[in-house]
Amino acid sequence: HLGINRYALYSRDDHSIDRLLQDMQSAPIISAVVKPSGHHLKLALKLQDFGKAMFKPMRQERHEETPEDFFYFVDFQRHNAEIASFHLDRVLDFRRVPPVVGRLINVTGEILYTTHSDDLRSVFFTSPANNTCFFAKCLYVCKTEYAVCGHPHLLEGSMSAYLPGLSIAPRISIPNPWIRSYTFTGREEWEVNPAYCNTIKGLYPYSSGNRLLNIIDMTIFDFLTGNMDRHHYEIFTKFGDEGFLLHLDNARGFGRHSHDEMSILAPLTQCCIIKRSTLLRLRLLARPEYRLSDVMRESLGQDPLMPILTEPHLQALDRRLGRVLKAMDRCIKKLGEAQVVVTDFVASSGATGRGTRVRVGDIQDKSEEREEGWS
Ligand SMILES: Nc1ncnc2c1ncn2[C@@H]1O[C@H](COP(=O)(O)OP(=O)(O)OP(=O)(O)O)[C@@H](O)[C@H]1O
Ligand SMILES: [Mn+2]
Repeated sequence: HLGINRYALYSRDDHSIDRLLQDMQSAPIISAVVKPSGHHLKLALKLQDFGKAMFKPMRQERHEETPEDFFYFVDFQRHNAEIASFHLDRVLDFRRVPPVVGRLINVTGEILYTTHSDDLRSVFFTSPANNTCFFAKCLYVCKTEYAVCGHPHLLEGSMSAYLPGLSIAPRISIPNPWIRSYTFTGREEWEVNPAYCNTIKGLYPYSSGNRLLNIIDMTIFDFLTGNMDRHHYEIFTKFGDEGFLLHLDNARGFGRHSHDEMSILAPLTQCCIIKRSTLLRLRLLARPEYRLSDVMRESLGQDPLMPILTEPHLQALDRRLGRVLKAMDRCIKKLGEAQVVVTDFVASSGATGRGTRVRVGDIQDKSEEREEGWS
């Protein structure tokens, strides 16, 4: 936590990350609670050294593709997508995803017998096949919720290192300007207005500094994984408007390897700007000796639950990277490199006099959220 700065969650040569991954996958679990937020069953686990991790259970086999008639907002959460996204984020040199590792958990011995939470204990049951299962009492949209089961006790999942508590490091959650309509028929302005980026560029906090460039980084990251569910992003308030964007919640990536969802790239194709450092990194990862799929295969090979991604998903990364670079080429051809490729900190363009699109009411101050108690 002490290594977090305004640019990233950890530094490139931080040796404690490997230790952290190792601890999260092997340290004894001393307590568990259901993390109350949201649609999906996830647990907050406390480890013997008082470290905390968020556990997302396996919901989908690695070889399964999301059915093409599924809307993104009813798609499964994938524990392997959380793991692969951490590795991809690190390979891209962003370092904006908290470290994630896979872990095989004995739900009986490590959760049922360790939890001090009656709520959690009360939702355990034995299935007809004699597997130990549990479900969550969810807050809303309960039809997407169902039980997860061990085989008969063991369950795969992802362990995501906890960020510092909200009282020490407050964060706010901000709606993505390219948010999707979470209805069957709705259309958002960015989908119908090709000049949408000009509007955004005029509005605080996208009108100055590197916030828009950070959004573009997030866009590229999400396009590579195929994640259409980036409705909000979070930032630490400590670093002000120039702080990096946290890439939390990547569980809806890697759903379909056979499809590239070009609409995810809209911020990039509409704004035609990119950080120089990002573009250089992407070009490096397109070279045969540093091919993205090869680097990812090697990186993911370190995870105890390997293979994390099937070969078709790794190949899709190369194909999508090619598509990002092609889109950049088109932008450069149209507008010239000087306008498209930006050094990482753009000079402030000054006050615009226009109001903000992000209304204060939309911004959820995370520090007001109840911190999960361990008492
Ligand atoms: N590693 C982490 N450490 C601390 N808090 C986290 C971490 N990852 C996520 N969170 C917080 O928990 C919330 C829920 O996590 P996440 O979005 O991954 O799960 P979800 O099942 O999609 O839940 P929701 O429906 O609430 O979005 C996030 O909005 C974020 O504020
Ligand atoms: Mn979420």
